[in-house]
Amino acid sequence: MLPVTRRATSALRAITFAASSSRCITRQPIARLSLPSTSIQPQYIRSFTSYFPRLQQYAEAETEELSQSEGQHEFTRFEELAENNIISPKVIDTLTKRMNIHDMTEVQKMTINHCLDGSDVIAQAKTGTGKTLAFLLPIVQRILRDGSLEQRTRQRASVGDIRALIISPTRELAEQIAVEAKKVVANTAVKVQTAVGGTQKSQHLRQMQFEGCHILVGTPGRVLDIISDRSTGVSLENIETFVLDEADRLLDIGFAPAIADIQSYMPPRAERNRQTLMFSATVPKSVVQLVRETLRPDFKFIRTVDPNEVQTHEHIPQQVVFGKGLQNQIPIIMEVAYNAMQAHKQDSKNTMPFKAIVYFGSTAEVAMAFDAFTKMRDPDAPRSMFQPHPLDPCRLYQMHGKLAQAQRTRESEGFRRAESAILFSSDVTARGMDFPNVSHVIQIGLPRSSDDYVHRVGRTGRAGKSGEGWLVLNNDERGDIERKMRNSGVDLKEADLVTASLDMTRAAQIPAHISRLLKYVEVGVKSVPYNTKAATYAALLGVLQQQNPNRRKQAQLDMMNNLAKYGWGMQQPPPISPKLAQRIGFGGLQGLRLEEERPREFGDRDGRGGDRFGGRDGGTRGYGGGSRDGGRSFGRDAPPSGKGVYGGGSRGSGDAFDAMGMGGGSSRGGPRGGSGGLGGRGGGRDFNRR
Ligand SMILES: Nc1ncnc2c1ncn2[C@@H]1O[C@H](COP(=O)(O)OP(=O)(O)OP(=O)(O)O)[C@@H](O)[C@H]1O
Repeated sequence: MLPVTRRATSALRAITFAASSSRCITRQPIARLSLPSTSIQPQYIRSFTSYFPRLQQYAEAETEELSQSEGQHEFTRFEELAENNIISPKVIDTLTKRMNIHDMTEVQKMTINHCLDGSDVIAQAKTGTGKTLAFLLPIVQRILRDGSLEQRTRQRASVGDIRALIISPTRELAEQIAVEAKKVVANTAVKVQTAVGGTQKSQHLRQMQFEGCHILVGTPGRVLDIISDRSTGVSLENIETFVLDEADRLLDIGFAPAIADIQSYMPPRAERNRQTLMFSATVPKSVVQLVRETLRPDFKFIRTVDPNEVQTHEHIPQQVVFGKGLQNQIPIIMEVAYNAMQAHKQDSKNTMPFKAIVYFGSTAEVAMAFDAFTKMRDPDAPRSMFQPHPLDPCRLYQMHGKLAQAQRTRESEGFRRAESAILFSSDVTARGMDFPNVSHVIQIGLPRSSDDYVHRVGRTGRAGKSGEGWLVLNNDERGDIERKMRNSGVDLKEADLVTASLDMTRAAQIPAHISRLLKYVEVGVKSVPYNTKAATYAALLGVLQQQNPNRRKQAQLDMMNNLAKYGWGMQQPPPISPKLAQRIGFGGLQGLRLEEERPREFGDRDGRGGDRFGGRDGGTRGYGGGSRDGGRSFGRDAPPSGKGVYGGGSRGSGDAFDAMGMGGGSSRGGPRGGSGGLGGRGGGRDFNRR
């Protein structure tokens, strides 16, 4: 008989109270595997104790053992779950010997027992704390308790014997959960399959029919598609566990009807007991209200994070940097990357290789930044297809919903494996994705909500590792971010970067290494096709309107036009469709160009527009252009002093990039005596797939 402690039991009462009153409490994580909650009806316990005799023992033990001293028989290691017949030794062996996972995290300690006893559970725990295993282990254990499974699976694979269905909001997350589940069941007869959009449905179905399926992991649309097609034979008649991972996101982005439809293919609960589990790092009260009807009235709301405490990890320093304009954003990313790579170079033992995810508010921005970064290189080095990328050995990837699924998979896998890399991403990777060793998360622009901020930051500092969060905003967004984060407890420290405070609209003196960074940026941005810039311009107008509804529209447009002119080197801002102008209420603003007005002189390679950076010699003066005395501003003449403008000391200064191996010599006169100039259009060689 296992004794439990008073604290464990009373804590469970608190959780039960929280669930039944919908008040968000349960302050402290309870670090022990403990009794089933007293709120479970005796009837209900009995039905489960036929499967789990130990639970009956716990129930009997409850009153008599309350006085046992604290800390006794507290399970903290997975091995103990096998030793005590709670989880199959086959599974625990895999965990400990193959996956090298031994100690349970708080959320695992707190939820495994409740999930095993059949309760409906909403679990909230910080990002990267092992929620996936927390729901996978009980699922697998429930399946394994059916001793005949192995024999039946050997005889005939079936798609009519699905015991658990796990729904996730994105394809990548579903695939990732399936990979983790396959690892966990490697030593058993349990079969895991996926059903995700964007992939060959028939191929997956054939595989499922051939191998059988006990755990199905998928996205709502594809799962519904498969189960509603009776001819597939896929059935949820035997379902025991239904999991909504990132439950709040699933409901937030309008999957609720699909999820309700999926549930309609499951037997009514009165006929067949079914457990529902919902896991996320953020569970707004509204979601608890929304899912009440889906869950049994005695569901457990388990939080290992106090709603009044910070929802991000203390070990992830989070900094906000306010840029002078939108045109400062790419230089800021570059400076963060440079600083981090330098730090790692100087102290590789104590700093991680630079591996970052950069989040943007729109697909167009992701595509544009990726394009600009892949095309960056040293303008002064001899032109050669073997010229290393300025950020070498950091590789570049992108991820957003407009990529074909095969490319999404390639990008995601490439980033996963890379030691040093940048992933430019939309919010498709913001939740649940477990890329190893991400050292930095850089968010560009105001996040939609503090929850979105928390999930994005959570891609770093996972499983106790270190990491940094960066938020890049505009100077006038201080009030907005304060308001957004007010109740999240997130502690953002303001940081200063040279590229943030730089006024890109005028000449300035700057350190040599920053000058060099800006030259790389210029080369990259210059090589981005006009159409991409125009699409990004239009998309950003919409995004900014949403993010900053209080900013004056004229100010918004002026910011955008500065970005086009000083950030992207365009002679004029690209025209937008009158329809878009009307939709966002920009009609009649000064400086707005509508599509009909497009002048012919714009023609560049695709005949659509000119480029302020001009051709080989930097056109109307760009960020540097290889001037002896340093660069030139984006559109202003160099000051008479002849001091470097965005390029001080570039001449043969042998700046830090050389030391880093981040490119050749500096501008003219540098070690390699580069010829300057980038060959205009030809300079746009795609250095992708780095
Ligand atoms: N007990 C454990 N000990 C060490 N590592 C663990 C443990 N449990 C899980 N992990 C590892 O921690 C990482 C994060 O786990 P997981 O992706 O499940 O986190 P999560 O809580 O679901 O995060 P998110 O909120 O971002 O979805 C994974 O690489 C996983 O293998």
